[in-house]
Formats: sequence, structure tokens, C-alpha cells
Amino acid sequence: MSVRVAAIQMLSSEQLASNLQTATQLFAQAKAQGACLVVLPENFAMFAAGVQYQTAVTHFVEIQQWLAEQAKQQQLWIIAGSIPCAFRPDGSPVPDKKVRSCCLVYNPQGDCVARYDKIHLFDVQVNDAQGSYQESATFEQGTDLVVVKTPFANIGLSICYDVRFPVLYQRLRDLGAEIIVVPAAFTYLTGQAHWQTLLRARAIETQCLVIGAGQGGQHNALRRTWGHSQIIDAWGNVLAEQQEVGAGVVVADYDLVEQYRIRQQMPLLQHRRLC
Ligand SMILES: O=C(O)CNC(=O)[C@H](CS)NC(=O)CCC(=O)C(=O)O
Repeated sequence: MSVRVAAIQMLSSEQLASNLQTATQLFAQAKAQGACLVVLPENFAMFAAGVQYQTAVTHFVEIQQWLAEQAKQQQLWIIAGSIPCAFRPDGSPVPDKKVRSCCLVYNPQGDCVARYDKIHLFDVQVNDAQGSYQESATFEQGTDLVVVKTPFANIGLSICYDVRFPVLYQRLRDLGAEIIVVPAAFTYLTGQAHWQTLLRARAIETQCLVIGAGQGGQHNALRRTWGHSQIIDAWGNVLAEQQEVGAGVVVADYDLVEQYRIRQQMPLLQHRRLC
């Protein structure tokens, strides 16, 4: 039994309508290639500095409606990378005009069945044109781990910088994850150094299929992202990889039988001695 999954790469701009239009075309391409699950990158709908709160307040409902419509129309499971959201999962507002970076999951009936809020925020100095990234200045971190049940796999959710914290992925595996998604907007510099290595490490140590869906290219004068969206199996094989720059789709087949053979032959969960 195998299921085809897709990583969608984008070079999102500050134009909501054109970003959604691009994503609409990419969904159709993924569907035409037989995918039943698509993963969008971080901030696919709007990529610009300092607009997260405004985007969340003005466009969250519209983006949600578009996602529901697309999921139904294309009969796809959609993992919606990240969107800024001005309220917490319990409905309370995020204080101080901050937002959460949330990943929503839609089933092919158009229902939003899960939400994960990014836990690790990117407050890092990078020696690139932007230099300083202070995600916590505008974002509040999430707290809860999420694994979504689908008919073909349990899917663990994470976002971008999370990928550097292996304990999160161990917990997702403990919660039953079989596929792990990493929507991202890695910087060019850190992506070149670490992106594929991190994704492969998470795949090998959790024995999950890992789908890394990134932003790729020059977004504005200061911001360049790494692209190289890819799909990696539980043995660490890179099944599919996208080019560095621009929008596109790559697909790969998720082979559950092969994954459980790997898990049975090398039972890492049983052998774990430290937590
Ligand atoms: O700012 C936006 O518009 C979209 N959000 C992002 O780009 C986020 C927060 S700044 N980026 C990362 O987490 C990069 C991680 C990374 O590059 C690494 O871990 O090396």
C-alpha cells in the first residue's frame, strides 16, 4: 500500500491574492500527479516584514475559507504551512498585538481538523543581509504537540525552526506519528548549512516520512530563503527534492509497509534508554 504526498514550494510575496493563486495552481498540479496530501510552506499566504498582526486580523477568515474550498474542490488533505493567527486555540486573543504562527490541517471534506502553533521561535543572529531575526517580538509561542489521524497515516506537525529541536520529534513519534511535516522559510545561509541534514536526521531517528516544504528565493532586498523542499523516507533516503528557487511541487510515495519493516528491524523506541 502506498500513498502519494506532495511538498509545495513557494516564493511568496506581500500580495495575498497572487500567493493564493499560485498555491491554487500548485494544488492542481499535485492532484494531477496523484497526490492525496499537500504541504504548504511557512507564511505561504503573505511574506513580508511587520505585517503579521494586520494579516491575521484582516485575512485569517478569508485564508481559511480558501483552504476549505481548495481541499474540497481538489479532494486533498492540505497542511497549511503557517498562517499568523491573532487568537489562541482556546479562542482567547493573543495579548500585545502579537500573533501565533499556526499550521492548520484540512481534510478533503473541507473541515479544519487540527491546528498546531509553532513552539520554537527564531530569535537568531544570521550573517545575512537581514542579520537579526526576532520572531518573538511579534509572535507568541505555542505549547501543545499535535499528531493528526488520517486514513493513511498519523501526521505530526511542526514548523521551521522547530526542526532543530529533536526532542519535539521524539514526542511526536511517541504520540504515534508516521509522517512528520516541516513547513519552513529557512534562511539561505542556515538552509545551505543545515536544512537537509536536519530533515534527514529527524527522519532517521523518528523512523518517519519527513516532508519539508520551504520558501525558496529572493523575497525582497533583505530576505532570501533556501528552498530545496524535499521528501525523505524513514531510512533517510531523499525521495524527491525541489530546486532552490521558485514555486513548484514534488511528490513521493509513502510506503507504510517498508516503514514498518524498518521499525521492526531496528526498534529504536524499544531501545531508547534516555528521555
Ligand atoms: O519571517 C517570516 O516572514 C516568516 N517566518 C520565518 O521566516 C521564520 C521565523 S523568522 N523563519 C524561521 O523559523 C527560519 C529558521 C531557520 O532559518 C533556521 O533554523 O536556520
